[in-house]
Amino acid sequence: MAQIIDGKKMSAKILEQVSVDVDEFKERYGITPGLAVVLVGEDPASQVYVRNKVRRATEVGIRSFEHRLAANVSQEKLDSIVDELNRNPEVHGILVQLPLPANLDEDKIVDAIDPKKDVDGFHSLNVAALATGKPGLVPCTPQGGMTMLQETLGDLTGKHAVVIGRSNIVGKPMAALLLQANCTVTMVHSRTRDIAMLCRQADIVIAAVGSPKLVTAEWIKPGATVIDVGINAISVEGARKLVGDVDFATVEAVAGAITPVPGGVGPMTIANLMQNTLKAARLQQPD
Ligand SMILES: NC(=O)C1=CN([C@@H]2O[C@H](COP(=O)(O)OP(=O)(O)OC[C@H]3O[C@@H](n4cnc5c(N)ncnc54)[C@H](OP(=O)(O)O)[C@@H]3O)[C@@H](O)[C@H]2O)C=CC1
Ligand SMILES: Nc1nc(=O)c2c([nH]1)NC[C@@H]1CN(c3ccc(C(=O)N[C@@H](CCC(=O)O)C(=O)O)cc3)C=[N+]21
Repeated sequence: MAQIIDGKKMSAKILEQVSVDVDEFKERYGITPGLAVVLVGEDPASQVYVRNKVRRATEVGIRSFEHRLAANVSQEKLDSIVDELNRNPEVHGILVQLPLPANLDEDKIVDAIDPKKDVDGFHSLNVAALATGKPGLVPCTPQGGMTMLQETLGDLTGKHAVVIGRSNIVGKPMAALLLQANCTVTMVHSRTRDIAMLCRQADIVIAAVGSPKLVTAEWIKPGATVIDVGINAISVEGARKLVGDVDFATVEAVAGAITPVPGGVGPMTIANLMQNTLKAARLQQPD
């Protein structure tokens, strides 16, 4: 039976520290860190995440600004909102919830955010910083996965990590962080031949696909550590249930350690978002 890596507990510890650091920041600068969340459209899952983010922000003493826009909002309108947030000195972090409706240019919006306020770490300059090992704002979900790995395994040097999925928001930055931590990294995706064979060689498997229960016990080397990033809503006997990309029930029997869904990477993402907001607020102070 695998060790369950408790993202709820781990994220609570991070949030406690952020709360202390926010108090210190307020005392030093006389400023309250602020996070703006922009949500376009009515996607129910996105609304849940945004609500969670706002709640956590309040808990750690970060002020939040919510912008809810209709799904048919124009690119110009969205651009002008981002521009306004860039110039608002009370806003230190800006998150535009993705994906955006198809008529909007996601890359353009992300690159319109002031890189110092880019708490998602999606701006081209922050992507370049991560790729070249320079300081910058690091994407929250991959950072959450790394913390879980390091707390569970300690030093990751020499470990073989297989990352399933190559998106800009999870897979690629995850691979960059693992590489930085001296792992040997294999990236697999929808065009990869024999994913199961590659995964079976891994000491660490990161699943970031968006396909319910794709990863089964046959893919996992006994004792390996499994980080399940997937968040998939499925219907079980008419009730909505969240499952990951990993078939938890079978994989738990072979893995050495595994993250659950819910209660795994999700809460870590939100904790890191708060940490990034404070980091961004510091970056914007003169000294
Ligand atoms: N816990 C959290 O905080 C977060 C969770 N998520 C969740 O993580 C999951 C991934 O998100 P995201 O990266 O944005 O998703 P994307 O849809 O952007 O990317 C999915 C990736 O998986 C690959 N893929 C699809 N099907 C297969 C397959 N059968 N075998 C191997 N690879 C496959 C795709 O390959 P290709 O490139 O070839 O198309 C792609 O690279 C989702 O469930 C999402 O909800 C996302 C963000 C935060
Ligand atoms: N610009 C941008 N940044 C993001 O970071 C971003 C995004 N867009 N779009 C959507 C994805 C998804 N995401 C999650 C965050 C927290 C949970 C989370 O806390 N999940 C809880 C369960 C929540 C529930 O019950 O639905 C858990 O796993 O325990 C999940 C998913 C951030 N994302």
